[in-house]
Amino acid sequence: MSHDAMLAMLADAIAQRLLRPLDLAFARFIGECDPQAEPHLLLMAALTSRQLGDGHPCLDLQALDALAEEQGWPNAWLDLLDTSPPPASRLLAGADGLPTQAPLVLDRHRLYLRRYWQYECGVAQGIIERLDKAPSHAEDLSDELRRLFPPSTNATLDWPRIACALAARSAFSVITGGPGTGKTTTVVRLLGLLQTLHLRMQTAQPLRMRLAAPTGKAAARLSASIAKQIERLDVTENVRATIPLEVETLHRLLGARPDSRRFAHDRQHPLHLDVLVIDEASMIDLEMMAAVLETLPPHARLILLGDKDQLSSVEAGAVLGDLGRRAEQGHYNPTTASWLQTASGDDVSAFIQADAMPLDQHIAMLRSSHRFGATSGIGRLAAAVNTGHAADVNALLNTRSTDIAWIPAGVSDPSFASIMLNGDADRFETASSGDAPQGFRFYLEQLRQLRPAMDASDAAYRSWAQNVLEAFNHFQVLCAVRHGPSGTEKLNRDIAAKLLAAGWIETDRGWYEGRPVMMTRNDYSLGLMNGDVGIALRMRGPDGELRLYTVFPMTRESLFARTEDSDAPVRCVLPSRLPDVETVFAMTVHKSQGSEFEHTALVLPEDPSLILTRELLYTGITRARRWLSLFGTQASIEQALAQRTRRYSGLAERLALM
Ligand SMILES: Nc1ncnc2c1ncn2[C@@H]1O[C@H](COP(=O)(O)OP(=O)(O)OP(=O)(O)O)[C@@H](O)[C@H]1O
Repeated sequence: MSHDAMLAMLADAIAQRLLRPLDLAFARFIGECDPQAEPHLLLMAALTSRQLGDGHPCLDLQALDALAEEQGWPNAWLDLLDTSPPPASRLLAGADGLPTQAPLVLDRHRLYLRRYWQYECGVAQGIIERLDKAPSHAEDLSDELRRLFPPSTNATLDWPRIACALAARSAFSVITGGPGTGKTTTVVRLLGLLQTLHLRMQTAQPLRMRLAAPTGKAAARLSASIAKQIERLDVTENVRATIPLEVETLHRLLGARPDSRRFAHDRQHPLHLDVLVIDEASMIDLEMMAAVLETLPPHARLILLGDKDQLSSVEAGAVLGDLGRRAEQGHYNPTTASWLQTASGDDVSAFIQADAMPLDQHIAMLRSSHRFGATSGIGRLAAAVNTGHAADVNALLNTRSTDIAWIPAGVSDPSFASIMLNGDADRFETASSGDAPQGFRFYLEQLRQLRPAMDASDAAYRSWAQNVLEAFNHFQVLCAVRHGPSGTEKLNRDIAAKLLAAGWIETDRGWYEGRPVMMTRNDYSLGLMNGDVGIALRMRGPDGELRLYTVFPMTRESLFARTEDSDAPVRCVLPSRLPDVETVFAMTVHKSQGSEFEHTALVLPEDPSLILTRELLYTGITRARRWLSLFGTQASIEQALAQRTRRYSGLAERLALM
């Protein structure tokens, strides 16, 4: 087969949506650089590029059959790939990365674009270097650990204390756990412990500690949660004052620059810090993690917090998932177990495994949720989904409960309208607390009822806007998909039409008061990040006139943009300055990562979809703090339970081998 014939075949595949134009362009580039290259190297190049679109940093040559099935490849591709190993070419480097100019790298059975191979090697190297740093002595930590985590009468292991001890032991650690399992509480105590011990040494300079999260929303949530925890922390005022309250986005931390992939900080310009905590680490993709590790000074500690069972990052890689694969069983070695016994008094001998690896010694999983008590339907449903037990999931959904309503007919059921508008408390067993789930009427009512008088002060308008934004957070519709009858695009149109018909909004086209919008890209000049949510409200302009602005919560990012009064609780942007937003009565589960809502309506597609996986269902369910309305047929739920999100990556193997 000639290059031209191969490229023509790949061009056909674009029409069938099997490849992206970008993938073909890369194959063509390979062909142009090496006219002697075997044609099937062009196919491999296109497929390696295509994998990135599905979140896989590499083309796993041992998983071709599974990929072919998932991605619907024609048999001819498999025949070409199966029969021949990757052909030698000066464009294909080996596992040593040589020749350095080659754009493709074959490392064991994985084919990478060089850039992603470098990211993966960089992440593995950065982590391994930190594992080797001299561990703290157990005796040094013991008193502080016992003070910060007083012994409980409960016979079960104190996982937060174990996690804190392991994180204090070395320069790299992962604390994973579901919602409300105490990750923030643990890390605040950890920061208190590290600083207390540090300040006891003669070097009186306090540790420089910084906190970050992948999105503005996640950063704001962690900020609020840290503030509460610090108040209760049992440390000296000196120490308390050094624990940061501000959480910044990773982009801001690294010094993102508009229109550039490069950050202001890199290996030559490292971050000035001693301890870095990153929350919602499941959302960090491989490229971002490589950038973080590259910019960390060699002595600095890195602590990752997150839920390993959530959906992976939108971009390629599944770093937290790869790191946390073995967390459930602990996989500690006898040295760690004995170290923990001395440091924290915890006996993890039941979690010793013969195949323990160095990385396992740095990972702890928190196991009991303080948010969802033992009787919480949402907590139990999330756990059952995680294990994939369809019978348990069915039993929970079929039992009337205080916090879950299941609507098996999906969004075509008339109840969608009443749940979306009012929350429909009758669908839930009445809880003793007496308060009830809300729908969109709640924030629209606040918008109307609390609206300040025409001549009210700017401060009154801003405080009203803040209330409306907070009220909007009570309820959110989440969809698995964007397109189709149960996708965000249609539901956003339907919901707006219903709110218009019910008289809650003045139009459902263009900009109208009450329109909730989400940023679809980062805008550094405005200090608004992809995923930030604002609401259009009539606010007072600088000339004193009332006009429609989009109001966003004030975040640390907005302060950097320095466009407004930094003490204001909200910031106002003219809609004309926001070309990249979409209406967000309904958002995808992917976009909802890092956010939580009191009441979540989770909508599953009726038709089989590859997107519908166990991780997606789990992530959607756990966005609900108190009430979950689940719209989905039994078949769609079972499909989600049966399908796993799989990311082909060499990171776990690389960490095990290094
Ligand atoms: N050991 C504990 N005993 C009782 N309550 C606790 C304990 N640890 C944490 N909590 C409470 O449980 C709630 C959740 O804790 P925390 O915010 O630390 O969890 P998280 O895992 O960070 O949650 P999120 O899923 O929101 O990230 C908080 O209100 C916290 O005060």
